[in-house]
Amino acid sequence: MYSRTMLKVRTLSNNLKMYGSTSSNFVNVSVNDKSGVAIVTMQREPVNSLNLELITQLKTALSDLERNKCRGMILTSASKSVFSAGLDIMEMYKPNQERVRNFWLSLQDLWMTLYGCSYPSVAAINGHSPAGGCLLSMSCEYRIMLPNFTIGLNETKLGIIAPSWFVATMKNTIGFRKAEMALTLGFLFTTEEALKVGLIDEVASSKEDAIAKADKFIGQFAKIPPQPRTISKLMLRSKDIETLRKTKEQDLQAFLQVVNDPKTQKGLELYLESLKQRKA
Ligand SMILES: CC/C=C\C/C=C\CCC/C=C/CC(=O)SCCNC(=O)CCNC(=O)[C@H](O)C(C)(C)COP(=O)(O)OP(=O)(O)OC[C@H]1O[C@@H](n2cnc3c(N)ncnc32)[C@H](O)[C@@H]1OP(=O)(O)O
Repeated sequence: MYSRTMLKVRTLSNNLKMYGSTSSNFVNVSVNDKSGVAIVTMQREPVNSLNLELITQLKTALSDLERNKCRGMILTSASKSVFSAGLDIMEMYKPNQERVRNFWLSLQDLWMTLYGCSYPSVAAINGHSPAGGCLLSMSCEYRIMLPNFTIGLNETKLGIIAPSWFVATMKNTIGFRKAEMALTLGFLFTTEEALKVGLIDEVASSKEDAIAKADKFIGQFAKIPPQPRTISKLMLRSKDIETLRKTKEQDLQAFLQVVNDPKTQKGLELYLESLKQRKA
C-alpha cells in the first residue's frame, strides 16, 4: 500500500556540496496511496545520529509533505534497535566552524518545521531514542513505542544542558514537574516508564503494529476539518516556535560558545571513547 519514494527527497542543496558531502539518501518517504499518510524513515546507519545531511533531508521531506498537503506523517527508523541516537557527536567534536553553524541552524529549522507542521504527526519509536531522538519524538503529536527501549533527554548526564526549546518541548509533553525531574536527572525512561509518565501514548508489539496504531490515530482526523485542527495545534505550539524564531541567532551563539569551549571538547572526546569502549 505504501509506495516507496513517491515523494522524492531532494538531494543536498548546493550550499552543502561545498563541504564535499555526498548526497546519500538518509531519509525514505513512502506514501499510502489510499490514505495519503506518509511514512518518513530515517536510514542513516548504524544509529541515525543526526548529522547536517540527515537533518537537512528530514527538513526537506517534512516541508515537501506540507506542500503536498499530506494527510498525516509517521516518523520512524530503518534500524531494528535505534530510533535515533540524537545529535551526531562528530558534528560537534573538533568542528569546522561554518559547518557546525549550519548544523545548528538546520536543527533549529527542522524542529520548527516538525513542531509546527499542519498535518498530524506520529513517532513510531522502534528503538532507543535518547536526546535529539527524544526531541524528534516529542515534537510529533503522538508517540507509539516498542518495548525494551529507552527514551529521554539525557543531556545533564553528559555534563551538558539541553537547549531551552528542547526543555519547552518536554515541558509541553509531560508537564512542568515531571519535566523538571527528567531533565535535572538526565533520565532515560524505559518504554513502560515512558508510558506511565505520558512521554509516550501507546506501546506496540512490533514496528508493523506501531504503524497500524499510528494510522489509526491519524485516521481520527479524517472527520475533522483540517483548518480548525491546524489552528488549534498552532495555538498550543506557536509561542515556543516564535520564541526560537526570534532568538535563533542568540541560541546559535550560545551553542557555538559551548561547543568551542575546550572543556566541552575534552568531554566529547571522553564520551566518544566511552561509546566505543562499551562494545569492547
Ligand atoms: C554531547 C553534546 C556536547 C556539546 C554540545 C553542547 C551543547 C549543545 C547541544 C546539546 C544537545 C544535545 C543533544 C544530543 O542529541 S547529544 C547526543 C546524545 N546521544 C547520546 O548520548 C546517545 C549515545 N549513543 C548511545 O547511547 C547508543 O549508541 C545507543 C543506545 C543509541 C545505541 O546503542 P548500540 O549498542 O546499538 O550502538 P553503539 O554500538 O553504541 O553505537 C554504534 C556506533 O554509533 C556511534 N554513535 C552512537 N551514538 C552516537 C552519536 N550520538 N553521535 C555519533 N556517533 C554515535 C558509536 O560510537 C558507535 O560507533 P563505532 O564504534 O561503530 O564507530
